[in-house]
Amino acid sequence: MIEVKNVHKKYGRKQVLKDLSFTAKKAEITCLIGINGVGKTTIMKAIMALTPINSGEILIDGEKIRKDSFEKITFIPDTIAMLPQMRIAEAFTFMADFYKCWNPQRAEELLQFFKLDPTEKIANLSKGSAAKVNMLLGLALDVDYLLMDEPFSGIDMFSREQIAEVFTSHLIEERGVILTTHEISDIEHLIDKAVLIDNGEVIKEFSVEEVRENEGKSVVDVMREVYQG
Ligand SMILES: Nc1ncnc2c1ncn2[C@@H]1O[C@H](COP(=O)(O)OP(=O)(O)OP(=O)(O)O)[C@@H](O)[C@H]1O
Repeated sequence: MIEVKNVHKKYGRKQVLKDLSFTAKKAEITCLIGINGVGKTTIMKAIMALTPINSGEILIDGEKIRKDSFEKITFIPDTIAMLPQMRIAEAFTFMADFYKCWNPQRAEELLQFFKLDPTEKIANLSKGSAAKVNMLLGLALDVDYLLMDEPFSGIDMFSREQIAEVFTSHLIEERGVILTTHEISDIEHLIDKAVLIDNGEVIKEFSVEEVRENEGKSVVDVMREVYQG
């Protein structure tokens, strides 16, 4: 489980995260929801220790993040981090050299799943294909937790559907996923838990299934109630 406990974070004088707490379990998809600038990306960076926090604590399976935690948890940013002149196959070699937990079989399977050509250069990929390669590079790591920042950003409906399909497939397996998205209605049926954030604070954390069954409400219904009053 990932536990974010009473985290405060400032950029300069600006308070971005205020006493923010939530948990995300293994084998569940947790979605961080909020308008632009509420601090979603900052939370992911804080979990990965890519940005320091001012106070609070973040635990991964009960432990603070360490150097070797990167074999256990990975962050898939919203843009591809590979050099543009690389071909997809070369990106695979790079990942295999860098990470002990790179799983070449899963990478191959994902390549087929997304119908990508390994000889294609990163620079020449369409936005949708670049998003798929980006996701593939993270999913092919044998980690327990995947953090994904806006995996559906700026891509067409069919590519979105294909990416969403991955979440219900064995390619995710028993791993824990934390993702952010503005395309909530597209993936609402895939999410286990929603964490609504406003102004750097968690304003509601709920099980999507429980709310659907007990109150007959969708995530979008809850968002309307919470954000629009
Ligand atoms: N490196 C930085 N230095 C200063 N301020 C920053 C930095 N990174 C983010 N911020 C500010 O922190 C706040 C939260 O940013 P963050 O990117 O976490 O929001 P977000 O919820 O992910 O937004 P979006 O939905 O647009 O991606 C914003 O006001 C942003 O301008």
